Amino acid sequence: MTKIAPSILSANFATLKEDIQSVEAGSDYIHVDVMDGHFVPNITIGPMIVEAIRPVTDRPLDVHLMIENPEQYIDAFAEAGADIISVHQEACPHLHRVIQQIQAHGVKPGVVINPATPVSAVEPILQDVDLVLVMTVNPGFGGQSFITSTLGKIEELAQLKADYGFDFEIEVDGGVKAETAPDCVKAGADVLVAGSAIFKQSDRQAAIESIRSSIEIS
Ligand SMILES: O=C(CO)[C@H](O)[C@H](O)COP(=O)(O)O
Ligand SMILES: [Fe+2]
Repeated sequence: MTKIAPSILSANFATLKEDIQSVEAGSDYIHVDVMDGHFVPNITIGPMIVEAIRPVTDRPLDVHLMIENPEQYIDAFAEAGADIISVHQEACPHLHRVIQQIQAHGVKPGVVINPATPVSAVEPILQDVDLVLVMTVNPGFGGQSFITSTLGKIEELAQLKADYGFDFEIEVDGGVKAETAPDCVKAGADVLVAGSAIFKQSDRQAAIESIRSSIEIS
């Protein structure tokens, strides 16, 4: 079954505990967007926040690092309680070493590709990761519009899984809502990240349900 990962980027940080608990039912991961003001033009969450939210939910914390030199911070995020740590291919000249660093903590490694990065850039690492995150917007902000041309890359990854028996999950992130989720799932997405489509709605459980029913009836 397709997983749903609400992104706390669109939560109210003054009431983060309650916001996380308001989306727990119906969600599979809690997606945590880490931005450094260098790799992307925005600054968000550090390991201290991950440590603070770890005890408030039993959902796996899916930490998306949008930072330069991620190898400098992986130990801190792992010790803070991350369950999955994903790094951008564009930020890692030594990608294989970074993946091994994540695995050494017993944390699941993921790799992320921006909309302009081809699947071929991560092909050599596909056997080593638990997650491939296809950015469906340019990273940095919530509430952007879904970039349709990324769907082909989801299909390509799904084909590689079928051809070679890889068992990574394909996650999509950016502009995912009831209108765009069905195309993602048809292309082969296993995990849907949604920020504004869930947290900016007054009834968050209804928002999750609306995404779920969109993929069930499509
Ligand atoms: O990584 C991200 C942005 O860089 C966020 O996870 C993503 O944008 C979620 O927000 P929304 O669903 O509102 O697009
Ligand atoms: Fe994200």
